[in-house]
Amino acid sequence: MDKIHGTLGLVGCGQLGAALASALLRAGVVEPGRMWIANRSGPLPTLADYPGLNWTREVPVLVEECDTLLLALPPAAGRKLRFNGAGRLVVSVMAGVDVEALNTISGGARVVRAMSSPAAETGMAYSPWFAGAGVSETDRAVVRALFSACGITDEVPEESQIDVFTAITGPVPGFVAAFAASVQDYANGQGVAPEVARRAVGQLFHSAGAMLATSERPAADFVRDMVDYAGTTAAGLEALRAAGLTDVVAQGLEAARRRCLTIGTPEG
Ligand SMILES: NC(=O)C1=CN([C@@H]2O[C@H](COP(=O)(O)OP(=O)(O)OC[C@H]3O[C@@H](n4cnc5c(N)ncnc54)[C@H](OP(=O)(O)O)[C@@H]3O)[C@@H](O)[C@H]2O)C=CC1
Ligand SMILES: O=C(O)[C@@H]1CCC=N1
Repeated sequence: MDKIHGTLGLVGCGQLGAALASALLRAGVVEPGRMWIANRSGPLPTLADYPGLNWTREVPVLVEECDTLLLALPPAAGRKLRFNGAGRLVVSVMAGVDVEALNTISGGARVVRAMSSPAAETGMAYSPWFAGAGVSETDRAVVRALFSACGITDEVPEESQIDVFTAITGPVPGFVAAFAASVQDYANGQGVAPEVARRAVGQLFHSAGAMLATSERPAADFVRDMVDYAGTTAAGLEALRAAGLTDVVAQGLEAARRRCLTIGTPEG
């Protein structure tokens, strides 16, 4: 795992920030003594295994000490932040806070707008990122090192794709949990005990996720295989297609993507 050799400052250490911090420290991407975390409530017990970690309640202190800043605040708090980030790399995982807003927040920094997820905790996040103007190849290597410790990462060519991935891969278990709940509800409706349904559906998504994550094949190929097999599953898949599953899923994801366009603005 590539290390970063400068100092790293994380602003916000909640659901996502704490997962990122755990991933980065556990992977040794940054030495604890070269990492700062700023929040308002002080050190997290879950990071007590890293005594060298620096904590502050003052964002300006962190900005002064750190070459690279990682912003993991709620959009409503993050968009109000202001600091002189000249000469620094600022990476944000805040939903809906765009590059233009990041430039305003960080006054002269080189900015990267990214997305990740709490699955970073187990190294299973998907972290896309978009580089703003002036981001160097050295900066890109830092961003790749950070997000490679959290899972899979890609630089995307258009900033608008960060909104798409905020909708799709930001929430974990996210929309997949909604589908899993529907499957559990169906099982319960068929007389299966809730705890049994929970275990069974958890194993289903665990196994299906592993298959999809380790295959080069698109998910549609797996669907076609089952339809071509013409067994019991084919009947169910045909019923889902006829009921408009694809359109329903697209409607949900589009609603989340469109919320990205407002959540980071002053109107929120
Ligand atoms: N949760 C998720 O699944 C995902 C979240 N995100 C994005 O990550 C960002 C953080 O979300 P999430 O971790 O869920 O939020 P949380 O509410 O769980 O955590 C927010 C963190 O920010 C700190 N904080 C809040 N206000 C300030 C402030 N003014 N100054 C310093 N620290 C502050 C909080 O700690 P304290 O109160 O101690 O200051 C806390 O550590 C958001 O922009 C969100 O869109 C992206 C993908 C997934
Ligand atoms: O739901 C949210 O706002 C955050 C951002 C993406 C996932 N969770």
